[in-house]
Amino acid sequence: MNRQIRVTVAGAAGRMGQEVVKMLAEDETLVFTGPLDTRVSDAEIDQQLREMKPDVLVDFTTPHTVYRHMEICLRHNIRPVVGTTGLSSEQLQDLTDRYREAGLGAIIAPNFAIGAILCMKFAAMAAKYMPHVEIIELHHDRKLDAPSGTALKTAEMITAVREKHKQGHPDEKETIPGARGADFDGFRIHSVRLPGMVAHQEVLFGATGQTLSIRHDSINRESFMPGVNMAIKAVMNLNALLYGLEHLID
Ligand SMILES: NC(=O)C1=CN([C@@H]2O[C@H](COP(=O)(O)OP(=O)(O)OC[C@H]3O[C@@H](n4cnc5c(N)ncnc54)[C@H](OP(=O)(O)O)[C@@H]3O)[C@@H](O)[C@H]2O)C=CC1
Ligand SMILES: O=C(O)C1=N[C@H](C(=O)O)C[C@H](O)C1
Repeated sequence: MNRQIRVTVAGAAGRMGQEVVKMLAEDETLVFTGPLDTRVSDAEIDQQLREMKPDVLVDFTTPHTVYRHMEICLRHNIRPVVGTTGLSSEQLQDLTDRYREAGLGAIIAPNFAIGAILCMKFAAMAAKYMPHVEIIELHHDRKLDAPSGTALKTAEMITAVREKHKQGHPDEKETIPGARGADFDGFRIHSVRLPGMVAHQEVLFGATGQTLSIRHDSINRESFMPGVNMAIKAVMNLNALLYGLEHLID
């Protein structure tokens, strides 16, 4: 048997972190070395990592902490698997460059659920033929970032193939600011936050006399675990940062 992969988790007590710890316990090829707490001095972080000797850090924390966690990984030669959303495009570019220079594997995936990846891919397929599109993402009301990382990634994939144009009436006027949602390259993203929701997204297309809706629903957080498991194993064979799980399933 190959050597087991040693995994530490930042955010282990959170909604996603708890699921990750359960998933690690169920896979005998993975070892949970313990949680990583970064709300301490650099010396104490270094001490935790020296003791745990992880190969991989799984990060489900907050948009405010994840960039620093990826820097810690670079310093310690640990491969990050990041689900935390809310990194800016500048931060993402900077990390991509630094991981490439270091020759270190890393995965940042805005969504680990296979259905969400398919939703993004189907939306990009449709946008080529139906360029009038709006994204509605719906999440629980504890979510910090808006729009969701999934909606942003979907919008990027749509933009890569969609004939660029500004949608809606040219003289459109919002009587309440924000009524039309956020503008992304000429089309709109709408964010709903409600208790009772987990993670949902609908991509709506319109054309003369017809509409198309592509919808994905994560009804619990177990839905993300096969993707996290796959990413932990895949990151061991990478030597640069990969953004989006779709690159692993083609
Ligand atoms: N890519 C994907 O498939 C998915 C991504 N997500 C993303 O994952 C992230 C986490 O989501 P969720 O689990 O719901 O959030 P939670 O708020 O439930 O969990 C976040 C956890 O991070 C902890 N934390 C915050 N700062 C630190 C730190 N410096 N060191 C260690 N732990 C820290 C928090 O601790 P405390 O409570 O003590 O503050 C908390 O336990 C979000 O960005 C969300 O968007 C969520 C679902 C799927
Ligand atoms: O905060 C969440 O819950 C989720 N965040 C990710 C995102 O921002 O897209 C993934 C999933 O939608 C759940």
